[in-house]
Amino acid sequence: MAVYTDVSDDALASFIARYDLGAVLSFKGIAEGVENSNFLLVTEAGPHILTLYEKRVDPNDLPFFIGLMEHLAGRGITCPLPVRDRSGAALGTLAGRPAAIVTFLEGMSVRRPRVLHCAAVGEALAHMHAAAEGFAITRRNALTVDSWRPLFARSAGRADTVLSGLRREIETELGALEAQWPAALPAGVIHADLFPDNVFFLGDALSGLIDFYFACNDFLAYDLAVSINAWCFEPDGALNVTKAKAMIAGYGRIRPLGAEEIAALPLLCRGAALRFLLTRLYDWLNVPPGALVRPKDPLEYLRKLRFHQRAGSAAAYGAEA
Ligand SMILES: Nc1ncnc2c1ncn2[C@@H]1O[C@H](COP(=O)(O)OP(=O)(O)OP(=O)(O)O)[C@@H](O)[C@H]1O
Ligand SMILES: N[C@@H](CCO)C(=O)O
Repeated sequence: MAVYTDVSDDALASFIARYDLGAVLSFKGIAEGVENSNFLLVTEAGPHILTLYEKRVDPNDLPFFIGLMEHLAGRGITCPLPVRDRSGAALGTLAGRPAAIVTFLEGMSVRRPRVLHCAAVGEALAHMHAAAEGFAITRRNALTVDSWRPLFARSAGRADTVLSGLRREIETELGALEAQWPAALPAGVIHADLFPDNVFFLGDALSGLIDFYFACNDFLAYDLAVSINAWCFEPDGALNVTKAKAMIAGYGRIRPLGAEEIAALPLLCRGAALRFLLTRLYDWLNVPPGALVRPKDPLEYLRKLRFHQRAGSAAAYGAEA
């Protein structure tokens, strides 16, 4: 359970008093997620999500995230809508943390994605990219190629306690990606973390996207690479090419990919695998004392990285040039 910060009844009551949400009926920590502290807050106005922003969220970025959700919701993307208090503020402070209340989305995340889910996610990602056009604020990706080496430096000394030889393997990969990373590809606002736990379905229909707290400006095809990694590998570590093909085709139905984006996919998938390997490795080695959180397996992303290193061309993902 990701609850890093406890909220007392008194602190909650004075926070909620600023909103037109009525009395609190129930308040519970949510048993998913690893980044922020999330609570299901039920008031007389219905269910909402209360988020306290933790370690990786820079408070200066919060206006970007809040504004982006409002921009996307206003353009037909079903995503959480920040609730404003009576003074018009969407952000406050609770238990010493920046905090916001957002609308509750109906739906369930899928535990075992099937081909139809992958196709729907590809389409939704492209719709999100199109809807984000014109969003006035920008945010550079704090977790792209130039930040991977400093991020790794914080774990390197203990990397081999997780797997013998891991430090050397990551250092070699960092050098390769820094040398080859694309200089330019079509860019815009990306979600950057569209994993199965951040997509809701009602039955087989995609019903909403959540967790925009890594969103930033970067290559659009990099977002597709993040999602291929997150949705299209089987538990045994093999890429399911049918799923990858369906996701890439779903994306392309809404926003056709250029030849240079398709050619870059194996490299983008490699970079996306290293990015999640590095954050998971750091989290694995640095669980805050007392936090209710189960860190995610970094080595799952090492296996994905090794697949992409061998993949060769976009044809290995079922992408058509
Ligand atoms: N707007 C929402 N409507 C319904 N449920 C939500 C909403 N926001 C969050 N949740 C629930 O809270 C959980 C954690 O939220 P979220 O994914 O934003 O947390 P996180 O710590 O940032 O997670 P992650 O590890 O994916 O980065 C979700 O898996 C979902 O169950
Ligand atoms: N989606 C991330 C965790 C949240 O950033 C991961 O699976 O490593």
